[in-house]
Amino acid sequence: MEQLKEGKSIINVRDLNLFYGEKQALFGVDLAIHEKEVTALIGPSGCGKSTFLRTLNRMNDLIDGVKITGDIVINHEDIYKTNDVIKLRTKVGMVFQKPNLFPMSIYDNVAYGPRMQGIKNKKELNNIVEESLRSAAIWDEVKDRLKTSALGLSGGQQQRVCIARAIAMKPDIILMDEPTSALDPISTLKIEELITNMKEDYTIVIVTHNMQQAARVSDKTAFFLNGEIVEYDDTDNIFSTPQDQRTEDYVTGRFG
Ligand SMILES: Nc1ncnc2c1ncn2[C@@H]1O[C@H](COP(=O)(O)OP(=O)(O)OP(=O)(O)O)[C@@H](O)[C@H]1O
Repeated sequence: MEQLKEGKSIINVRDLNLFYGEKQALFGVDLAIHEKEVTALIGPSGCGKSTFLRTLNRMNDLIDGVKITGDIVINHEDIYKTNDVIKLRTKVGMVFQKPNLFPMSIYDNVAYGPRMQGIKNKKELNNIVEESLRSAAIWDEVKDRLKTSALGLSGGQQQRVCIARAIAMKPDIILMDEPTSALDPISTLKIEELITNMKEDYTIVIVTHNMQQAARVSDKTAFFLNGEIVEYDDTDNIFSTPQDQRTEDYVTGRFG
């Protein structure tokens, strides 16, 4: 099956189960996520998309009572066997549903991670901040106000600064959990364009409720239902010729 092929994959998930206490939220998930592609996770509310996304950089570790079995191998390393979770989260960055910038300047938000990594040289930091903001397609809008509060930006601009903040850590993979659901249509389109451009350099995994968005931005789509992956394939196939009736019902809006 496609979801078991490991060819040029950067993330390999095998038989992943996740429990919140007694309640099982993921059931035997197998998935090979390909490098420098956009993979969309779709499915009805509560089916486990966000839970799955958070397993990829061990964000669920922060929740009490979570138990995980199975393997997730990223770049040939089993991420649940490493003790260096900080390094993992550097390599696997995350952008959340609502922009979550710190109450500090735009510059300091983007420089925060590199500074934590020990980079102190002003010129080097300036370069990282500029490059990251350029990569996130927000440089021109903020270059004259880098020292002003990031919280003064619009929601869409803040989300692109969040993406710049993730990029500043030089990750391989960027996880996005419904990154446009709090944004207006124009800001949403800007982020979608940005995602399409970013896949030259990054592997992106995105949770979205918006079917058109999945169709527009992703190369592969995984359809989740009740904590399982029902179908995983090229996005075109998922939307035009799904193999499973449940996928067809979902993508044509018959349920969910
Ligand atoms: N911290 C938690 N503690 C206990 N149960 C949780 C927790 N987070 C999620 N769950 C449960 O796990 C299941 C999967 O939730 P999850 O948020 O992953 O789904 P989702 O597909 O991302 O949903 P949505 O699209 O609404 O965000 C749900 O039944 C949810 O109630």
